[in-house]
Amino acid sequence: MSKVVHVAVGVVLRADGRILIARRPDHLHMGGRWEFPGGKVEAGETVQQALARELHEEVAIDVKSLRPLTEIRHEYPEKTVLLDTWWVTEFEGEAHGREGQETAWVAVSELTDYQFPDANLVIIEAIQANRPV
Ligand SMILES: Nc1nc2c([nH]c(=O)n2[C@@H]2O[C@H](COP(=O)(O)OP(=O)(O)OP(=O)(O)O)[C@@H](O)[C@H]2O)c(=O)[nH]1
Ligand SMILES: [Mg+2]
Repeated sequence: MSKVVHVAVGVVLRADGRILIARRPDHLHMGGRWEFPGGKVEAGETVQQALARELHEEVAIDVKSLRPLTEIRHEYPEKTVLLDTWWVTEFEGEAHGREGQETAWVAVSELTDYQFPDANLVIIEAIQANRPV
């Protein structure tokens, strides 16, 4: 099996309890499915730096406060990912898809209505179990 891809993933929580999701562009791995915004940790970056960079690039928000949620290792047929997943509890900016992606703010109870990559089922369970108050 090839090396594990380390991915910084943000579960962005708004004051009303809704969570930000974005639709992956069709041409990418898991294209068309919904995701929590984020991306690969680059050489020389911490996971927190990668998350702040990716959320700025993808959905135009600036992270102000983070805390760990869970780490999920998942083997897809084509690659293995380590989804290093963080709550984003404070941020600035109006979220929108800077790469043309559709975005939505959804209630925790609605997350299961959307189609995510297979690895995300465990993240959604962690959200339901650990939702900060
Ligand atoms: N961002 C993100 N990636 C996820 C999630 N679930 C999941 O399996 N992945 C997988 O994690 C991998 C890396 O994420 P990515 O494609 O966002 O990486 P990136 O933003 O750096 O993209 P790039 O390579 O086009 O620069 C992809 O294979 C993707 O399918 C998720 O909820 N959010
Ligand atoms: Mg990405």
